[in-house]
Amino acid sequence: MTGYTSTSSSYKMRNEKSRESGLHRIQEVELENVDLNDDYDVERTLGEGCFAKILLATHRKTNTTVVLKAVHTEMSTVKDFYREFHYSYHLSPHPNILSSYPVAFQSEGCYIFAQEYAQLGDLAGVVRAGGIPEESCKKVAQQLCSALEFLHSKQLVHRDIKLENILVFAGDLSKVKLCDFGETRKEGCLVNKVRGTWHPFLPPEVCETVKNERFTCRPASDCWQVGIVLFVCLTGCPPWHSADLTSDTDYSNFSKWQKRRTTKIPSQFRKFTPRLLRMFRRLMEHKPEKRASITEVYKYLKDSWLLEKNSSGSPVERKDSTNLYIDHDDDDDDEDAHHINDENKVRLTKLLSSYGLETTLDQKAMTSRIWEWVLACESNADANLEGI
Ligand SMILES: Nc1ncnc2c1ncn2[C@@H]1O[C@H](COP(=O)(O)OP(=O)(O)OP(=O)(O)O)[C@@H](O)[C@H]1O
Repeated sequence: MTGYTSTSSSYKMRNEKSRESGLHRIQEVELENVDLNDDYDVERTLGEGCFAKILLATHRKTNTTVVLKAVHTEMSTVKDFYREFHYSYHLSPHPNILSSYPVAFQSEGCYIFAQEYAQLGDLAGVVRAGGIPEESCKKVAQQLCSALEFLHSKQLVHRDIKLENILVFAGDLSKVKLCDFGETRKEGCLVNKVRGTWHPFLPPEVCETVKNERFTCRPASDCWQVGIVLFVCLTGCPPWHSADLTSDTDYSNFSKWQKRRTTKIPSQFRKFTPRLLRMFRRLMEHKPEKRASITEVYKYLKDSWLLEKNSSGSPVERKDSTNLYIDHDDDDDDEDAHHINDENKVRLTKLLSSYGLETTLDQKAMTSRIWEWVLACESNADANLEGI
C-alpha cells in the first residue's frame, strides 16, 4: 500500500529505496498532532498489548481498511516509537513480515502508525489444547524462520517471538506474518529484559539476568523462542514454566537429557521423533553461543515430527518417514549421516526379513487386512441372515 498517506497528518517516507540503505539509521521527523476522527472511521479495537491498542479503521479518503497501532505516549518514549515504526516499515518487504505503511502521527495522547490488517488474528487464537496438525506446524516453522533469517541477515534481533506476534492470513496457515517490532534491536547492543513476555518463552540467558541488569542482544534468543513456539504449536502448551535450572524441574530434566547426562527423554518430549528431538536439542541449547542458527530448522522440514501409535499402543515412526531411528548427533555433515543411516537401516531390514522377521508395521497392508476381515464378516452375516 505504498503511496497511501494520511493527508492532513502524515509522516511520509521520502524514498522507498531508503528502506535498504537506512535500516540502521532511525529517522526522527516531527510527528504531526491530528484528530484521528478527521481522517479515519475507527471500527473496533482488535487487540490490546501491554503498551499499545490495535485499532481496525477505515481511511476515509481512500476507503482503505487499515490497522492503527496506537502506543500511549505515557507508556513509550517518542524514540521507542520511532524505532518500532522504522523497523516495521523497513522490514515490510519480506512476505512473512507484516506490512507497515509510511504513515505516522500523534493523536489523543498516542503515537500511531498504520499497518495491513490480518483478518484471521494471531496464532494464539488458532492453537488449541493438544496442538495443531504437524503439517500446519511445519508451514509456520518455514515461514517464521524465513522472516527471522531475513532479520538476522540484517543484524537485527526480534526478541519477542511468541504466538501473539505471528499473524494469520490463511486458515490452513499457508500464510503467516511476523509482527510487533517494538523490542527489535541491533545485534550486539546492550538491552534490558523484554517487558511483559510470558515466562515460558524467555531463554535461559534472559531468565538468569537479575532485575535491571543489561545483557548483549543476540539472534540466539530468537532461535530459542522459535523452539518454544513450535513446541506449543505441536502440543498446545509450553515445555516448562521457566528455563531456570534451579527452580524448574521440567527444564532441569530437559537440560540433563540435552547435555547427555541421562538418556531418559523428558516426558513432555516423548511424542516426538528422533529428528525433531534433535532439532529441539539444537535450538534449545542452554548456552546461546552453542545454539543453532535459525536456518537449522530448514533441515527438519521434510522429516516426520510426531510418533504414531502402533496396534499395541507403542509409539513408532511413520512408515513414510525419512527419519532416522537413531539420533546421530554430530553436528556437521548432517545430511550425509542421514543417508548412511538410511542405507544401514535398509540393510538391517533385509537381513532381518531373510530370517522371517518383520521389523516395521506396514500401515496400508494392515488396513487392507482389517477391511478384508470386516467385509468377510459382513458377507458371512448376510449369508446367515438369508438362511433365517
Ligand atoms: N495488523 C494486525 N491485524 C490484526 N490483528 C493485529 C494486528 N496487529 C496486532 N494485532 C493483534 O493485536 C495484538 C497486540 O499487537 P502488538 O503485539 O503489535 O501489540 P503490543 O502492545 O506491542 O503487544 P505486546 O507488547 O503485549 O507484545 C496481537 O497479538 C494481535 O492479536
